[in-house]
Amino acid sequence: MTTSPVGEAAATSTALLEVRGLKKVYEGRGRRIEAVRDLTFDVAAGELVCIVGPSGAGKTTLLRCVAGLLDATEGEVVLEGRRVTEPPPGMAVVFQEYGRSLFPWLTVWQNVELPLKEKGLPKEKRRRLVEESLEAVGLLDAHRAHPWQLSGGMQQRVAIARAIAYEPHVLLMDEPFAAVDAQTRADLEDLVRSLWRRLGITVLFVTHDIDESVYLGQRVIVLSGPPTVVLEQVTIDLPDERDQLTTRSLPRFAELRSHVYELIQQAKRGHRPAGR
Ligand SMILES: Nc1ncnc2c1ncn2[C@@H]1O[C@H](COP(=O)(O)OP(=O)(O)OP(=O)(O)O)[C@@H](O)[C@H]1O
Repeated sequence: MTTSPVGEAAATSTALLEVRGLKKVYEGRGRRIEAVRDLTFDVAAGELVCIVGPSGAGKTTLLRCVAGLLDATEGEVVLEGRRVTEPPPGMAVVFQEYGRSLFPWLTVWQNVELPLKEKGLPKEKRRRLVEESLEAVGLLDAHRAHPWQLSGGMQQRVAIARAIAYEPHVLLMDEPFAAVDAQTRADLEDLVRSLWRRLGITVLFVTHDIDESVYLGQRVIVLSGPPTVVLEQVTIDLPDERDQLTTRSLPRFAELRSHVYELIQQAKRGHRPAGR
């Protein structure tokens, strides 16, 4: 393990996802909120990047722009060389509100299968993908249940299964575990890391939990307070093989956690990069 000082990440060379000068201003009823001022960063193919920032820093706004669900006021998002102007086919999103994202009248199986039908996949391929993804999240046995018959953690697993069954190149996650208990959260964190390692997908994960960002990420992008810019990008040089007990008790984990914590404190105090 490296003992280098905590430092800024170098720019990635083979970007799958590029966010360039992204600005978002909400306007309406005489109010003007500059949620995001100027965000620029890259995510390489196969990378797992976490975004943290103080409350109201525009994390959800950023993710919705990246997902093509919201138009930027200025700047652009480029995925695999194409400018994102609507939800791109190679992207899947998991939101915090799993209760609202699953259809209560459909079974677990049907919920996972629905986007695959919309994608126009043949029946046999749909069956294989649904089965594999439910197996991966440990819910194959519950495939006949309806979402309301499941615990919050299980519902979130269904949402994750639905996202990976879609075979996305990029998986966006917006505080996906904020509403589950600590033990379930730890299990779901490990699930995301194991799926990421096994499937080779690119993951952009928004959280306000500093420990979670350091435990999960290869890199943590820390946002300033509003109007938002990137405060710092921190390389998480922890071993790839991570587990809740060992990794979280490493001295390096504590160093990185303290560093990100300090950055968030600075962000809350209004600190910004020079000249921004
Ligand atoms: N649809 C909207 N219309 C007007 N203002 C909005 C809208 N959505 C978000 N905002 C404002 O934009 C700013 C950033 O909000 P956003 O939800 O993106 O931040 P966040 O970092 O995800 O917050 P949190 O960590 O509290 O979830 C806030 O001031 C919020 O009130």
